[in-house]
Amino acid sequence: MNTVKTVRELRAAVARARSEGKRIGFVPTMGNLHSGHAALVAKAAQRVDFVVASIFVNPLQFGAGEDLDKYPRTLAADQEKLLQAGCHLLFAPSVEEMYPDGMAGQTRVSVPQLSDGLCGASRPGHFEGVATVVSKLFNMVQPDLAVFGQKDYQQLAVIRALVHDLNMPIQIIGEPTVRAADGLALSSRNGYLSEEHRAIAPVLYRSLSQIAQAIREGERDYPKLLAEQQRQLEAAGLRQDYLEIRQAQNLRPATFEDRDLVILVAAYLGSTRLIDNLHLNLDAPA
Ligand SMILES: Nc1ncnc2c1ncn2[C@@H]1O[C@H](COP(=O)(O)OP(=O)(O)OP(=O)(O)O)[C@@H](O)[C@H]1O
Ligand SMILES: CC(C)(CO)[C@@H](O)C(=O)[O-]
Ligand code: BAL
Repeated sequence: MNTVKTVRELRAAVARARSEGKRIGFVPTMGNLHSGHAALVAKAAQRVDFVVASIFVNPLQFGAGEDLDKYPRTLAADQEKLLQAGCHLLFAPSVEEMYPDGMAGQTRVSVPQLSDGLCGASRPGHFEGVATVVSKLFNMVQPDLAVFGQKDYQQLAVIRALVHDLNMPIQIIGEPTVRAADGLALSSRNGYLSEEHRAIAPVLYRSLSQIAQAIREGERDYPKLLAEQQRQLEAAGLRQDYLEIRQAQNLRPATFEDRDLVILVAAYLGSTRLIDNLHLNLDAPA
C-alpha cells in the first residue's frame, strides 16, 4: 500500500488504476483507526478492485473549544491496519494541501435541513465542514463508490443528500456500526475515556436497545420512553446532549404511525462527547 500526501500524486495513482480498468472505492477517515474503519475498507475491497482511504483531521468541521488539537494522530499504526484490511492507497494530506488558500475564503457546501438539529444543533457549522471536505475529497479521488459508517447516522444522511443534490456519480454505502463486546460503538474518541468512564459508556447502547424493545412491544408514548432513559443516562453519570426518535429515511421527527425509525443519542462522559444510534424498522423481521 502506498501513502501519498499531495493531490497530484493521488490523481496520478488513481489514473493508473483506472487505466488498468479498475473500479475505485473510497473510505474517508480522520485516522486513529479501529475495527470499525477496517470494516469499511473490507466492504470497499469486496466491491471494487482499488481501494483508496484518506486520513485527514479536517479543521473546518471542528468548532471552537472542540478537540481538533488533541485528536489522536497515529499514522504508522493506521497504515498497518489499512494494509491488513485491503487498502491499496492512502491519501494523508496536510491542512495546507487541502486548503492551500486558507479556510476563510473556501467555497462551502451546505446541506440545509438535514444538517440542522441533532449533532448540527450542538456543533454549529460541523456538517458544512464535513460536506465541504467530503465534496473536495470526492472530486480529488472521483471514486465509483464510497463507504461510510452508520455510527455517524446524520453524517451519512448529509452525504447521501449532497451526492444526490449535486449529481455526483458516486454510490454511497452505509456500513453497520462495529461494537465492542459490551455494546459500546467503537470510536476514536473512546480513547479519551478513563477506565471508570469506559465502564459506564455501554449504557448508551443499552438505553437505545431498551427504547427499541419497548417500541417493538407496542409502546408509543415516546416522550415518556425518552424521559425514562434520559433519567437512566443521567443516573449512570452521562450528561445528555440529545436523545431522539426520528424517521430513519429523512431524520424528521417520528410520529406514532411511523414504522421505519432511528433512535439517536449524543451524551457527554466527562468532557468526551459520544454518539450512537439504533435503526428500528418495525416492518422488518426482528
Ligand atoms: N464503530 C464503527 N463502525 C463502523 N463505522 C465506523 C465506526 N466508527 C466510525 N466509523 C466510520 O468511520 C468513518 C470515519 O470516521 P472517524 O474517522 O471520524 O472515526 P470515529 O471513530 O467515528 O471517530 P470519532 O470518535 O472522531 O467520531 C466514518 O464513516 C464513520 O462513520
Ligand atoms: C467523513 C469525514 C472523514 C470527513 O472529515 C469525518 O467526518 C469522519 O471521519 O466521519
Ligand atoms: N466522526 C465524525 C467526525 C467528527 O466527529 O468530527
